[in-house]
Amino acid sequence: MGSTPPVFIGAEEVEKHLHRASLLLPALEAALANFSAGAAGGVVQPVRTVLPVPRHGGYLGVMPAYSAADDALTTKLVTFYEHLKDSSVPSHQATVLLFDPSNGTLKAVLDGSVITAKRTAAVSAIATKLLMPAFAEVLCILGAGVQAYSHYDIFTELFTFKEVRIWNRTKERAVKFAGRVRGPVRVCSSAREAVTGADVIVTVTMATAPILSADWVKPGAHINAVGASRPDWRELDDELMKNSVLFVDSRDAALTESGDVILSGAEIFAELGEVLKGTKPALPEKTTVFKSLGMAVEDTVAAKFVYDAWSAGN
Ligand SMILES: NC(=O)C1=CN([C@@H]2O[C@H](COP(=O)(O)OP(=O)(O)OC[C@H]3O[C@@H](n4cnc5c(N)ncnc54)[C@H](O)[C@@H]3O)[C@@H](O)[C@H]2O)C=CC1
Ligand SMILES: O=C(O)C1=NCCCC1
Repeated sequence: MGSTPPVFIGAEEVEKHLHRASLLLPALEAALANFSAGAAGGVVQPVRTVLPVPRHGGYLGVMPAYSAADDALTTKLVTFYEHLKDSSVPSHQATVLLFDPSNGTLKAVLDGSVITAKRTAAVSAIATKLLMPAFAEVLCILGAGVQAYSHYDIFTELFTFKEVRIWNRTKERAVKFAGRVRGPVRVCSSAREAVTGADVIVTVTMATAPILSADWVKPGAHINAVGASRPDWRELDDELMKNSVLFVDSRDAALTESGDVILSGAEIFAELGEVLKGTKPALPEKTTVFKSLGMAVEDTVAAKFVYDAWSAGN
């Protein structure tokens, strides 16, 4: 009598069960609040291990987490590469392993790329709901890769912007983006043009030096800073980091991994989970930055969501 082998849930199946990132909002809000509650919240999650692959300009991230509220145990393995020669290979690839927490049996191996795209955008949407100015009309996305699409989808589902703008380092990719998404998007020739007057800004690039300058940002705007996840990588300049109210997903991670936080010396005001719990205010009237690095527990609740939906249909 052998044990049941783990199931494999590929990208198409994950997409089918997680067709809208907004399906994750309740589980992610709870996970962020539980994470920021410390031991009482029941989230066990170390800062991820990131192993450099120097010869190839790549990184392997190992992201384990247990959530007592969900009784779910996972680890994500994610690779990300800076300068891939073959453009058909995505810069980020991920797999999530889901275990039975009662005995350690591996239950499922899930594609992690769709989960990563959707849970990251959903967390940015949670931050935006709390931190954006009252009458936000213009959304600006800097970067036109995988995360740009997932952010566009959930932001246009949840909020009503009068205008969406995109800028990318290579304009063709921005033009392609504007042609592929459902609503109208203005393609901008410079980051400055895209950002000027925007109420909500999303930075989703592989930049290693600042692409967003404080001078261009409208006072009171909200910025979701999603890229620059290495301690020496930047997306935002020092002035913007230091003159905004800074929110993070995890203080420990931000002080270990975020070049924007570490190198600017900006002070962290709160974790997003503290705002969700009501122990820190949101301050939407100020210029706010949510520095997102991505947390393993976000993958845990997303993988559980997909696995439960998959199990119900099988
Ligand atoms: N905070 C989080 O939870 C997560 C953050 N990320 C980060 O989000 C960012 C975007 O990820 P994806 O969309 O998957 O990547 P992608 O490779 O699909 O897209 C990256 C975009 O950045 C642009 N780009 C590349 N180098 C650049 C540079 N030096 N300056 C300006 N633009 C540049 C590319 O043209 C492309 O449009 C990455 O930094 C990634 O590490 C990704 C997953 C989760
Ligand atoms: O949370 C994640 O997943 C990632 N965050 C930063 C870059 C690699 C993937």
